[in-house]
Amino acid sequence: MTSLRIYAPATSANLSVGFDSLGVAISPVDGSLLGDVVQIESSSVPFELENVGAFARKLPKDLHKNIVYQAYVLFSERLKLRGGEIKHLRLTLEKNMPIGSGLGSSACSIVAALVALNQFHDNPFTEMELLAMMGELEGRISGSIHYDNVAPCYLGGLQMMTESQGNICQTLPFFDDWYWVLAYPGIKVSTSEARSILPKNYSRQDMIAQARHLGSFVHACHTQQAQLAVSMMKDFIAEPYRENLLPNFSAVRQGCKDLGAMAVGISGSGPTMFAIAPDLALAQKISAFLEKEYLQNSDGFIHICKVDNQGVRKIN
Ligand SMILES: Nc1ncnc2c1ncn2[C@@H]1O[C@H](COP(=O)(O)OP(=O)(O)O)[C@@H](O)[C@H]1O
Ligand SMILES: N[C@@H](CCOP(=O)(O)O)C(=O)O
Repeated sequence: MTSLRIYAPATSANLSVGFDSLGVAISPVDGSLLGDVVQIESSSVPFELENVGAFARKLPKDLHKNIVYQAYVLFSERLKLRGGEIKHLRLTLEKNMPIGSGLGSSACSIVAALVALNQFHDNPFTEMELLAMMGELEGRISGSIHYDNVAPCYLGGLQMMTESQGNICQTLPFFDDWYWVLAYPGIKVSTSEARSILPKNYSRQDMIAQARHLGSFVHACHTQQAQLAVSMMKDFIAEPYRENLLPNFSAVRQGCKDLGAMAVGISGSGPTMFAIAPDLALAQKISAFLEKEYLQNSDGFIHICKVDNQGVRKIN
């Protein structure tokens, strides 16, 4: 094998109603790529890693702290355990995703790296074995294992974390025609910090409301009731405690709703916001509003996206 380039798409976790349980892969409708790329090729030395791309400057200076390096170490250890041998290789990480954005930036790097390593070694690990490693690496970064970014990034579509019957997740039927307006304001919110501020316990009332909303949302996906699905996208677990981490969130959310957004919420742990629109014209209107009201600096951006049903893939 000469060289291989693997693209891993951005993801939006939680969808308000499914904290740590739901995540969707997304791609811009203009055909651009929103995600990290890892290139792998043979090398004369055991291991090399180079970081390039718009957000490479934001990666940890210490190479050993780069999650791509940690993915290489974990993959090598697991391969050795089953009698395989790691090849001499060179990795190039194209870090296109802002870090601490709520768009599954670390998941993009983890998924692209592990899929590249697996393919480079003729696929010694199964899909679920690889996904378990992805969750383990994500857990090191965010403080606890959660699969709601790595699973959709890897497998595409809307994934429900079932963690049962030998499956970490299963694909849910979704609404492929929804437009997702994703606005990243350009500031960082650390996932581990945004997790650490959440309550340890919730009231019975919140638990009942959460169960009703998540159950009804999944039912709406299976029966393709879009209105029911969006009306169930309410967050009892994280948004009430995290919204203060986001600039002017509640006023901006209301502004999106006033324009006609079907649902508005925090993407992952933020600070990216998502707003769902039924058509492109409304998505563009919401995008213009968010550009004016939500972006904080020149690192910020807005993408109009749709669900990405492919997930990680080889590109040229
Ligand atoms: N390749 C990588 N991509 C993203 N983050 C990385 C990478 N390697 C190490 N990190 C570190 O992992 C943490 C990721 O932060 P986090 O808030 O979880 O980001 P995100 O939610 O965007 O994945 C940061 O401390 C970052 O420095
Ligand atoms: N369920 C997690 C998702 C974190 O997503 P990220 O894109 O912010 O890493 C959480 O809400 O903590």
